[in-house]
Amino acid sequence: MTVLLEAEGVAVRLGGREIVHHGDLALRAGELLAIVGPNGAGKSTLVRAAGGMLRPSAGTVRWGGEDLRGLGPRRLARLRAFVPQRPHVPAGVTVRDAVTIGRSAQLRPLQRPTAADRAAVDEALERAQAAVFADRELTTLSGGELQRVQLAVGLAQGAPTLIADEPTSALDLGATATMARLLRGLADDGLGVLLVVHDLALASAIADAVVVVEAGRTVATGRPDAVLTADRLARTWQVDAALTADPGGRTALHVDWLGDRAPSPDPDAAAPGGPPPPNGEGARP
Ligand SMILES: Nc1ncnc2c1ncn2[C@@H]1O[C@H](COP(=O)(O)OP(=O)(O)OP(=O)(O)O)[C@@H](O)[C@H]1O
Repeated sequence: MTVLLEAEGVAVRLGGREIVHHGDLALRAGELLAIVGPNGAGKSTLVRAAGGMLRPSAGTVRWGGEDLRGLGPRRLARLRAFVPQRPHVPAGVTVRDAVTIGRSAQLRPLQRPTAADRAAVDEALERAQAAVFADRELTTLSGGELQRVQLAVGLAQGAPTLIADEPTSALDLGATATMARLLRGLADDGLGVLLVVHDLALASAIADAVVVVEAGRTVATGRPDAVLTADRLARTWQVDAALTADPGGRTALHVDWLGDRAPSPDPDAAAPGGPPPPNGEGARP
């Protein structure tokens, strides 16, 4: 499979401190790669650096084998679409306008959209289930509606890679399932899909591989069932939990929500004589 994106040893500094210390990832055509990890671990920062929105302070990012530093904004816009976690929502812009602007990556400067471009905008609106809001202004949409529109903007761009930062965070269950099918379908159609996501059951159901980011480092990569073990959930998220999958493809995350069996992040802070953590992770000698 064609390698679309490779990031090696990426570090990113923001606000005077290093946020990402070491990020490695590779994305191939036809692959859905999920980036998972706790709040503040550096997932968004890593994918923004990989997508060329932030400049790494160390390491390399290559798109189609070419160093990111040699790619101008127009080339980059044709290589990848980015669906941000917190989009800028300008006043007075309709959904169709926004998606048409997304399409402009495929146009030469000052070129007017053709009938094919307008068809691509319509198709993106349909696929993201945003056509029903096409004539509404962005500022009038709910959070979930806006997420679907953002995906439509990304799809209209027509790039072979889609990077989406938590595209389901504001969606209800049905809309999440629709988004999951859409993202998986895009990968099955040959796109590379890089997804930042907190829902581990969803990630394990749709991703070919997951990358775990913890405290600014990519600490594990591989098939979801091989990586998202109870041991990993305890170590990285400090919970006693297990992911299960049934033969029909339904996945579930079983969490001991109220238990106190998760390992303490600070072994010295653990209650003396408290129950042991799962799998012995973090146990004191
Ligand atoms: N511009 C910035 N200046 C300073 N610190 C920043 C900046 N952007 C992000 N950070 C910090 O970097 C850390 C990583 O942020 P990032 O958004 O990459 O994490 P994340 O893993 O995507 O988190 P979440 O799951 O909560 O969205 C956080 O502690 C955040 O506060």
